[in-house]
Amino acid sequence: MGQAQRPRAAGDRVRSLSGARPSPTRRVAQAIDALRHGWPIRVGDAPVLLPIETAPLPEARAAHLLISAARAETLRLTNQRAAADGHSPVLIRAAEPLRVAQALAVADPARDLDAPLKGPFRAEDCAWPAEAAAALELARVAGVLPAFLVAPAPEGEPVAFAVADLAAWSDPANLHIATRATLPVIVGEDARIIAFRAIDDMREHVALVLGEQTSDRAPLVRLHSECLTGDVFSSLKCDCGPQLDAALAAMAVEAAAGGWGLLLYLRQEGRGIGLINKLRAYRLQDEGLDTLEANRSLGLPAEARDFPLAARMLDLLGVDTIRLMTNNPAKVAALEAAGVTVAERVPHQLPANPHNHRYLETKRDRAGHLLT
Ligand SMILES: Nc1nc2c(ncn2[C@@H]2O[C@H](COP(=O)(O)OP(=O)(O)OP(=O)(O)O)[C@@H](O)[C@H]2O)c(=O)[nH]1
Ligand SMILES: [Zn+2]
Repeated sequence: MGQAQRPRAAGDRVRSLSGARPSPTRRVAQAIDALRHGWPIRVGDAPVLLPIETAPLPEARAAHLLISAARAETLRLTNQRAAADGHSPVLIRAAEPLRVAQALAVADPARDLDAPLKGPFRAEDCAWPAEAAAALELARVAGVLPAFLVAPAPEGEPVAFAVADLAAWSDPANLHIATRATLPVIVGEDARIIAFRAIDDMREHVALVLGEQTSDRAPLVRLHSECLTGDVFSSLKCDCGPQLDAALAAMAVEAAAGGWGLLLYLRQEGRGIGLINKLRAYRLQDEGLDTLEANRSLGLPAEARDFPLAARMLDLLGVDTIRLMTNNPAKVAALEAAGVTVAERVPHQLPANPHNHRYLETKRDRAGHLLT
């Protein structure tokens, strides 16, 4: 591998025009923005990376591509052992430099059927695994395909961040309450809504409270992850819509009985892979993959939600013990690991329909959900 592939000594040479150093969270926000625009990024001292999905530079070329092990496995470009951890980065070397349009066939499984790969390709060890993993993680956060041209020509003007910046950006302590208001809703006319903001993160999470908040009674809580298709269009492909309605109804019953209910609406669409990647996963499901295989084929984790963020919301609301409506033991474990006491798991199973039948079976059989 050439000199450009090797990281130089760790160091952070990021400077803004004024000469001041941007904060770690700001560097990550700018890098997320860059991926959405298709601008290149530089992680630490690793080579410049150009996001293949969004790159507006059709002339850019590179002989190396960065993808995840899961995607490489789907393309049969790596062995089973390397792919065991789907998150780990894999460098792919093409026989000759590829243009963005050619690289898209590697990045996007929707093209698996109609665009033959311009091989041969070879999987190579990556000399900068932490930087590569951070880039893949950032692509997931930005909601773009986790695939990059490595050291593209032309290089463009990369936006720089450091590996450690990601932890600073996702620190739950960045979250604070932005405002509160009353919000009469069908299940409770005296409901209240509380909105949260996080430093250098555009996602606005909210909490809905039904009933009087008391410290002597653990609230009935639902963590609802955003699902545009289920929440707005009542999609039959998942169980999100009915679960949301049933959670609000149960909270109202709780409030009427002198208790209180709390719904956290988390802006972590598609279990954290974003709307467009979730819809790509749906397209793969149309072709026969299940919900977990589809994420893997995209090179994305099956589960990428940030539950410490939900724990922080509870903390900001003064809640340390909850009764949680869920069928997912991993949610309970994640909240407990983040310091929340889950006094009770309240089952939250809704009737299946012909369209979400297989989805629910996959959750039960492959993701450990407590469904009958
Ligand atoms: N990536 C992906 N996300 C999906 C799919 N179907 C639904 N989702 C997302 O899954 C999330 C909903 O999961 P939840 O119902 O909150 O949680 P859960 O893990 O199923 O556990 P419960 O609390 O038992 O419902 C939402 O963000 C949906 O957008 C899918 O096929 N692929
Ligand atoms: Zn859904």
